This record gives sequence, C-alpha cells and structure tokens, in this order.
Amino acid sequence: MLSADRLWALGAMSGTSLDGVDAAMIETDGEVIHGFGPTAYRPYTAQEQAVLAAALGKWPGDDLDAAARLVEAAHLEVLGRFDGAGIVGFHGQTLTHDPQGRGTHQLGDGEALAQGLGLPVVWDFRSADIQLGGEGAPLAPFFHFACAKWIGATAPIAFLNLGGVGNLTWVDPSYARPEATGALLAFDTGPANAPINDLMMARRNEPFDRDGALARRGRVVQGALELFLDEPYFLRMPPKSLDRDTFADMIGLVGELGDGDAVATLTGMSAAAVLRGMEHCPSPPTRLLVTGGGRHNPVMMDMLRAALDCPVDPVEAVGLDGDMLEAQAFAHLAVRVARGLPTSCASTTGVRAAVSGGTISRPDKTTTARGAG
Ligand SMILES: Nc1ncnc2c1ncn2[C@@H]1O[C@H](COP(=O)(O)OP(=O)(O)OP(=O)(O)O)[C@@H](O)[C@H]1O
Ligand SMILES: CC(=O)N[C@H]1[C@@H]2OC[C@@H](O2)[C@@H](O)[C@@H]1O[C@H](C)C(=O)O
Repeated sequence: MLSADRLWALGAMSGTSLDGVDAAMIETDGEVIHGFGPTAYRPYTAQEQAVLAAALGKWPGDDLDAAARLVEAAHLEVLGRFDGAGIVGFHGQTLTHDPQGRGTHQLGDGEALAQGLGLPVVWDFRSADIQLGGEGAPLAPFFHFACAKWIGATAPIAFLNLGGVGNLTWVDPSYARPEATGALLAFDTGPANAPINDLMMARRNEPFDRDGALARRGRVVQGALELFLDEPYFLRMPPKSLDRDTFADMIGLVGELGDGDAVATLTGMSAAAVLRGMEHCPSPPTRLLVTGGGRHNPVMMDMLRAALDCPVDPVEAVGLDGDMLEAQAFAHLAVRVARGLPTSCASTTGVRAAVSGGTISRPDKTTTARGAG
C-alpha cells in the first residue's frame, strides 16, 4: 500500500478520438481535490493514428505489439515532461470494449511505464469491474463527484463528456462519498464525435467538423434521426457503456445525404442521444457542465441548450479544464486505487459491489492487482 496522504498525481488519457495523449497533474488524496497542476498534450502523428486505428477492435490478437510500443513511447515522452509526481494513473488506449463478451482492453503496458518513469503506475483500471459483473466504464464519475465538491455545488448537477463517445454523470453533492447509494448515476449516452470525425475523414479528408461549420450549413434529416433513435441501446436502463464503434453503422443512415446534411444529422444524433440520456437522471440537474472536445462544437451545444431546461455550459464556466478532465480523473483514480478506495459502484458501472480496480506496478518490478470490494 502506498501513502494514504494527499500527493501530486499524474494522469494520462488516450481517448477514443485517437487524437493524442492528454496528461495532467492534480493534488489529491483520492477523495478531496486539493489543487490542479500543469498539463501537457502529445498529439499522435497521422502515421501513429493509422496504426492505432488499424488496431481498434483487434484485441484479443497477437499483432498488437507495434501499436502497444507506440502508445507506451508517446506516454513516456509526455509524462517525462513532469516533475514532482508521486504516482501515475495510466489509462491506455481502448482497443476493444465488450463487457458482456470479449472484455475490455486498454493498450499499453503499465509495467514498462513504471520502469521508464521510475514511478508507481496504476493501470488496467477497468478489468476488475468487469470481472465483478460491471460495464467497466465510465470511470470518470468518481472524479466528477470530487469535482462537484471542488466547485461547491450544493444541488444535483450533471457532467457530460463529449469525446468520441459521450458519457453522462449525474451527481448529488449532498452525499459524503461517491459510492453511497443515490450519490451518482452514470453511463455512456451514445456516439458523440466519433461518427462525425469518421464521416469528415471519409468524405473530406479532414479530422473533424471544426466549430460545427459544416453542420451549420446542413439540416437534420428527421427520418434518419428517428431510425437512429430506434436503437435498443436507448431503451436500456443505465448503467451501460459503449465501444467507440458500436454505432458505426449510423454512418450508413446518412450515406445518401450531401455532406452538410449528413454532418448536421450525425451531430443531431449525438445530441439526441444525450437528451435521451438526460431522461434517466434521478432528478433534473440544476446545470449541465460539458467537457471533452464536443464542447467546442457550437452546433451540438446549441442543440442541447435548445432542448434542456437547465443551463448548459462548458466546464470552464466553473474553472475546470475540459481538455484535461479525463487525464485528471485517472490521476485521482490512481490515488484511490493506491488507497484501496473504490473506483466504481453499482450506479456508475452496474458492478455487483463497489470495487477498487486497477493494477499497481512499481519501478522495483512488484505488481499488485487490485479488485477487492
Ligand atoms: N473546435 C471544435 N469543433 C468541433 N469539434 C471539435 C472541436 N475541437 C474538438 N472537437 C471534437 O472533439 C474531439 C476530441 O474530443 P476529446 O479529446 O474529448 O475526445 P477523446 O478524449 O479522444 O474521447 P473519449 O472521451 O471518448 O475517450 C475531436 O476529435 C473533434 O471531433
Ligand atoms: C472503454 C472506454 O475507454 N470508454 C471510454 C470512452 O470514452 C468516453 C466513454 O467511452 C467512457 O465510457 C470512457 O472514458 C471515460 C474516461 C470514462 O471511463 O469515464
């Protein structure tokens, strides 16, 4: 067991958009956030992105070494820029997420990172949760709970991450601990930016619809939107989670449309998935705080604002950093794992009992797999 006291922790996230590695330091005891530190970003080159994209969904498989070494090297480079961290939370790059089938796999060896950085590294955050019947995702909600406390929220609020996939966390900050029954409800809402990015790349050789410029010129085609909303996923009660490409077929729904209408409709689908998700909140949140790259898309944000009664703001409105929240989350979770505190519970992943996931690898080569309830 590592020190139970607060410490500076370094977290890294390589998200489903495959754009690069976000890294951030926070001071935390795993319960209370004491401060936010420096951040860094290491984009993947186009060549690296192609290697990672080719590896998506290929786990389990035996041809993943080049992709794994690439992920480790990128992380070593960006994490090596920081000083003063006592522990590292390393998420890795999700290749496969299939909780009811193949399991979940985040590419990259935390043991290699521990040796390379000379620091304890917590990794493989999701497997223990799945072994106990959970979805293994989302895991940021326990950090969202700490963020709600940090910003002084006194009434229920919700955090929405608009990454490649969308995920929503409803938080009641009146509870003392995140695993308390009633404190949290979390789940993946649906696709967010991934289908938009894929369509932009396929049709225009551009990585994303910057500022929603193309969507703004198109219109949402209702028939395609309704077909999309017929997906059984939206009827499932949370907790529930998605792989990046679970909804890849939705691009077919807009296949006959011109570029503007196609992107507008995909943007409308992502927003509509969030709106469906909001109906699951135990009570209407007083505010929706949006993190992840989609908060930069004014078309998607306006669609949410038009349909919701509560204010919808980027997390910067409360002093948080929407590009780094997930990296900070895995720093915070690393400290929770080191302290044996839970990182998920029934209302965030559907796990049978609150569980402390993750494996701790130390530079002296000792490794501890957690997973105790
Ligand atoms: N200015 C912008 N206009 C429109 N979309 C944007 C803008 N900036 C970022 N995005 C979108 O946000 C995406 C990146 O979001 P983010 O970094 O949150 O994803 P991620 O962390 O990889 O995903 P996940 O949270 O699913 O793991 C980009 O690929 C793009 O689609
Ligand atoms: C399996 C996996 O990597 N899931 C990601 C993905 O990206 C967004 C959404 O889908 C969420 O479930 C999760 O990431 C965040 C960090 C989470 O675990 O909270």
